[in-house]
Amino acid sequence: MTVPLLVLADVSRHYRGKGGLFRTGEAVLAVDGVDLELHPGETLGIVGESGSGKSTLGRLASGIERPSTGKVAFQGEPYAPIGSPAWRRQRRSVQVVFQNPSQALDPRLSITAQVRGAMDAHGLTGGKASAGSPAAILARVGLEGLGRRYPHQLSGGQLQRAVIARALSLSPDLIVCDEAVSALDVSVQAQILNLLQDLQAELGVAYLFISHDLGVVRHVSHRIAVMQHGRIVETGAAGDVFASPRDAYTQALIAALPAASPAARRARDARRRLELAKV
Ligand SMILES: Nc1ncnc2c1ncn2[C@@H]1O[C@H](COP(=O)(O)OP(=O)(O)OP(=O)(O)O)[C@@H](O)[C@H]1O
Repeated sequence: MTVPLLVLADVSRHYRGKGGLFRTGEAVLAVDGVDLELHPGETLGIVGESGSGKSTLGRLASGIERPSTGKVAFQGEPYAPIGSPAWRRQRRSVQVVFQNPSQALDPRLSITAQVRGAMDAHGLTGGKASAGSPAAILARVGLEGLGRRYPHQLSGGQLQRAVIARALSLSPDLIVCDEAVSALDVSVQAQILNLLQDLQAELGVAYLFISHDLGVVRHVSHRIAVMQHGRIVETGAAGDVFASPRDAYTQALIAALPAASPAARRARDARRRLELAKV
C-alpha cells in the first residue's frame, strides 16, 4: 500500500448562520466528521446532491479553507498557514479546477501569458520547469497554436483546457476538480474527461473529482465516496459501489441515473417487464 497523498481525519467544517452581527442564525455543519484517504495517482470521486458538502470538502482537501475540527494532512504534513512560504509550496502541489473556467482566467492576458505567469510565480520558468515550456504544455492539452488568444476568443471546452494547462504547468501531485465538466456539453465533457485520464496515466497526478453527476464520476473514478448532509455515507471501489450499493441514499442516486447505453436500457426494460409480470 502506498503512503496516502491526502488524509482527512474526522474533519468537520461549520459556518455561522446567516443573520449578520446582531441576529443569530443557525450554524451550518457543511462537513461532518469525514475520514478519507487519497493515494498518489488515484482518482477519488465525491458524489452527492446539491448542498451535501462536496465543495466544502474540496476546499478543505485543497487547503483553501481550514477545518473547524479534525485534521487534514497533505503529503504527511498539515497545511501551513495561508500566505507562508511553506503554504506556497503546498499550493503548487495542489491545484483546483472549478466549474467556470472564464472566472478562473484573467480576461486581460493571453493563454500563454497566464500559464507563464503561474510558472513565474512559483519560480518554475527558465529551465527549471519539469512540465515543459508554456507552448509544450498548451500543446499537450490540445491548445496547440492557440496560446496567443485571449479567454474571450476560446470555447468553453478550450477555456477549461487552458485552466488545466495552467494547473499542469506547476507539476501538481493533486488536482481537485470541483464540477470541472458540469458546464460543458456532453461531447466536450467526454473529451475533457479523457484528457484528465490521459494526463493521470502519463504524470501520475491524483484527482479528487467532485460532481453531482454520477455518470461522470463513474467514468473517471477508481474509488467513490458518497456524501449526504456533510457525511460520507458510503465509500468503495467505483465498480462495487455501482454494482451493489449498500446505502439506501446511494441506491436512490443510482436509480435516478438514466441508463447509459441502449444495452443497459434494454436490460433495465427487461427487468421492469419481469417485475410487472410478477404483479
Ligand atoms: N461560506 C459559506 N458560508 C455559509 N454557509 C456555507 C458556506 N459554504 C457552504 N455553506 C453551506 O454548507 C452546505 C454545504 O455546501 P456545499 O457548497 O459544500 O455543498 P455542495 O454539495 O458542493 O453543493 P452544490 O453542488 O450545490 O455546490 C450548504 O448548506 C451551504 O449553504
